[in-house]
Amino acid sequence: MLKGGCINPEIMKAISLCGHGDQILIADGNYPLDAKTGGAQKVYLGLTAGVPEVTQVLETLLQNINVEKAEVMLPEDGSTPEIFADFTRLLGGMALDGLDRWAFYGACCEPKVRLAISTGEKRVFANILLTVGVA
Ligand SMILES: C[C@@H]1O[C@H](O)[C@@H](O)[C@H](O)[C@@H]1O
Repeated sequence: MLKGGCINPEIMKAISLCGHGDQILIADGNYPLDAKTGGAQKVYLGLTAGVPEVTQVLETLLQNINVEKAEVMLPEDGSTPEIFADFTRLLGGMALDGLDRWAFYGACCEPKVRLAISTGEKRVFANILLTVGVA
């Protein structure tokens, strides 16, 4: 077993093949990953409802990649999902770019989305689309 960081072989292979500008989706458990991620490699991490959380996966990926942009799905009612504060904290204060639900789905179906990870996250609107930066 790898002694540190991510130990998932599918994720480690996929992120090692990512380059500057490629994108990675980390989705909550309600996101329709099979239908709304185009040709991205799909990894289903969900074990139980709540496990793992999107923030756990984000924290792990950040041990291996730099992120230059982060896009999130915005609720129609204009509210701010609680998890956005966690995203900002983990991303060192980076501003989150908001997309409405259908624009977010469209962005996640683009060819530059190379990896899509489904989680057990129970919080709604807890999706984040990362753009890989330069190491
Ligand atoms: C309405 C939204 O649909 C998305 O696909 C989900 O990922 C969100 O959590 C929310 O339920």
